[in-house]
Amino acid sequence: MSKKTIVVCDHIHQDGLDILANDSEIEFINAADEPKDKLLAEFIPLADVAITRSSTDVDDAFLAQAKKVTAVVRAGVGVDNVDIPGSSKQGIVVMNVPTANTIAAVELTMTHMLSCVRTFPYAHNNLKLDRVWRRQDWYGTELKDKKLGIIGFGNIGSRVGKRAKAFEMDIVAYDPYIDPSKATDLDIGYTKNFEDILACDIITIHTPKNSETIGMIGKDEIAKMKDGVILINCARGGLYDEDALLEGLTSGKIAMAGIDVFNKEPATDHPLLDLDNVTVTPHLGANTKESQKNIAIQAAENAIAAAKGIAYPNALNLPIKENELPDFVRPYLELIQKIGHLSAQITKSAVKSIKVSAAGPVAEHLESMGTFATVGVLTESLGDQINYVNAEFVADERDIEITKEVKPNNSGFTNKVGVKLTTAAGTISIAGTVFDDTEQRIIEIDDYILDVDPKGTMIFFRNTDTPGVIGDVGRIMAENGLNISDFRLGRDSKKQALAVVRVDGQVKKELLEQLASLEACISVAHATL
Ligand SMILES: NC(=O)C1=CN([C@@H]2O[C@H](COP(=O)(O)OP(=O)(O)OC[C@H]3O[C@@H](n4cnc5c(N)ncnc54)[C@H](O)[C@@H]3O)[C@@H](O)[C@H]2O)C=CC1
Ligand SMILES: O=C(O)CCC(=O)C(=O)O
Repeated sequence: MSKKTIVVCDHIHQDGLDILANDSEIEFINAADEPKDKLLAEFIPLADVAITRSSTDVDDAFLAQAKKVTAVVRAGVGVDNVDIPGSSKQGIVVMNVPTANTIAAVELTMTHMLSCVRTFPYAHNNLKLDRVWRRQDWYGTELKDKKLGIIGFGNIGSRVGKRAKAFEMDIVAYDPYIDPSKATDLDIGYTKNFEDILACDIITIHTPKNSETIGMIGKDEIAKMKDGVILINCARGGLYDEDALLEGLTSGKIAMAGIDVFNKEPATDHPLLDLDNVTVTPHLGANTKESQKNIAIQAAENAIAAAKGIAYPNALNLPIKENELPDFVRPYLELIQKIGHLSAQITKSAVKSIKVSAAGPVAEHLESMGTFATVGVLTESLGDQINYVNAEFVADERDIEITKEVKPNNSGFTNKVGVKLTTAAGTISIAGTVFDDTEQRIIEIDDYILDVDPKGTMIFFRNTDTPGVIGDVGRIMAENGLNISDFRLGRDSKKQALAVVRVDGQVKKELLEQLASLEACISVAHATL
């Protein structure tokens, strides 16, 4: 097998680089020191997997060069600089490393908070750079008893809360997407009313950057805040509207701001840097040795797993979250993909629509069923180009309608899944179930009730139900030197029958022609899974 290439686009810890260098099945290129135009022009086209940090945007320019790329590993949490829909269209799995830098970001937030209340960098510079000893100039305030508002109470926000508790602060969390007990169990207040946050002495934000959170704190919100409020942002530039922040800091409405992140980075020319009531750092939230080491190791291991096609840990655009999938569902996903693939092979014609159905508890996973069935159907025409990430995008581009339906569970089976495929040549419906947790079976093809193990090479022979047909089919197989390993028969009420014949060898065109020439034959097709 040829080696897979992993390109490291930004600086990561040496331990991660060592893991990549020591894997004999991986070709590894460290392009972290290359200028971005050279990275895109020369290295990204070689990559099977790319490791990025916040300095490399996965945007149109990146994706245009990422012809071979199957996965991008963002060595950090925030993926606001990764075009996830664009990546999905190209079949690129986007993964992040969600918790390895949590503590680093939490501690930097506390650093900014403490630095703001004690104007720490200004006192420090006054003594160190100006050699001035004027204790009367540097009176700060205390965190104790101050009201802290935390926007976004996830990994980082909640841990900031815990640390702020140790400083005896009075804390309130705003995060509509969590169970309030996540805050109240820590003896931290929880509010659904954003105004409660605006009434705080210190506000810190820890949400992702997205259309809902950009500019979440703007001019109007700042106007409602206490005079002398302190704002901290160690999440993403732009969550606080930067013009409004600037205005508030200049007018004195905002006493201090602790800022690690900017709308546009690097930000060496930003007007915030001219003010003397800000503490600033150049996006250092993740910059501790511990965090960088952990992130690099996890990013390298995950990139290798993805390059080898073994696993996609923390994938953000896959239809299923591996760790959340109940065991009983996996064989159904596999089965519905096989059913999709079978349907496309039997009909062998331009696909118009894919209708996916499920009955029983498995129907809770209908969305994933739809993706797996679509992969199965499109694999017939697109082979390796189709995967779980791009399947529905590709179907949409080809005007293939995908519908999903939960059916009443009246089949007698605990679960039943099915695909109705409509093509230019007609329609086929195939349904299946799983016995004993693992045994996949096709139980219906159109109106025929069957019991077929969907594997190997199969011939689907539909005929008028007259005597001698099975004998003729057997004879033709024997004449063509094909061994029959399984033979299943279904009959319908219209005096027609369907035989599904599993054979050991390859099905040749001549054999199919001979079967088609039998008088009783209505149709013949073959498929291999
Ligand atoms: N400065 C730096 O170097 C670093 C910055 N970050 C940033 O911090 C952010 C948060 O990281 P984590 O806590 O690990 O993520 P997380 O996913 O654990 O937490 C984010 C929280 O924000 C909440 N949220 C989402 N939309 C919201 C809204 N409209 N209002 C209120 N809450 C909302 C979510 O429910 C979630 O609980 C990341 O998205 C990343 O952008 C993360 C690590 C380092
Ligand atoms: O080190 C980085 O790339 C920035 C870390 C960060 O902002 C994140 O993980 O979201």
